[in-house]
Amino acid sequence: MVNRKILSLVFVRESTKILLGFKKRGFGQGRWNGFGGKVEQGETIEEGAIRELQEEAGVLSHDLSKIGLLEFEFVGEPTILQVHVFTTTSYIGLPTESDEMKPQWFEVDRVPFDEMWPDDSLWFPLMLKGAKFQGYFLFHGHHNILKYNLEEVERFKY
Ligand SMILES: CNc1ncnc2c1ncn2[C@@H]1O[C@H](COP(=O)(O)OP(=O)(O)OP(=O)(O)O)[C@@H](O)[C@H]1O
Repeated sequence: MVNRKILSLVFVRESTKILLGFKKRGFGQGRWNGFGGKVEQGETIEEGAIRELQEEAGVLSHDLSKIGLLEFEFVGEPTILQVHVFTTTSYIGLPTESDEMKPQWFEVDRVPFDEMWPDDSLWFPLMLKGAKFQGYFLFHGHHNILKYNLEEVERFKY
């Protein structure tokens, strides 16, 4: 039986910069990524995204835009991760290190893809040009993408 885990992923943008966090523990440890995590019972996906951004980066935004829907399957694992990607340019608070993440601003042409999930280098260009996108990635372990598809969309299927 396949089951789906719903996760959020939030990127804060400011002119030519993007805020990433270095994951200090847990899933994706040792990699730069946006802020996010599991959606909890009783909250919408967007509420989960707002909460995780606040918990992990110390930044509060009520103005998220949904820009991506990504599904990840790992060979031999029954759970598909369904990641809802959001961006925002309006927020309050200064990015602050948490137990889980160390935030840092990067110029958009200096994103450290070799220290990120390998799928990121595929869909970041779509995000950075302002497109909406949808994709599926099949991983072997946490380093190899065996196959994927990725497309720009006008709207999401959910
Ligand atoms: C496989 N390719 C991937 N590429 C890019 N990003 C990925 C990803 N797979 C997961 N992600 C993101 O990684 C975070 C994990 O979050 P994760 O630590 O599991 O969640 P949460 O903070 O709720 O967990 P704990 O409370 O510590 O258990 C979460 O933002 C999720 O969207």
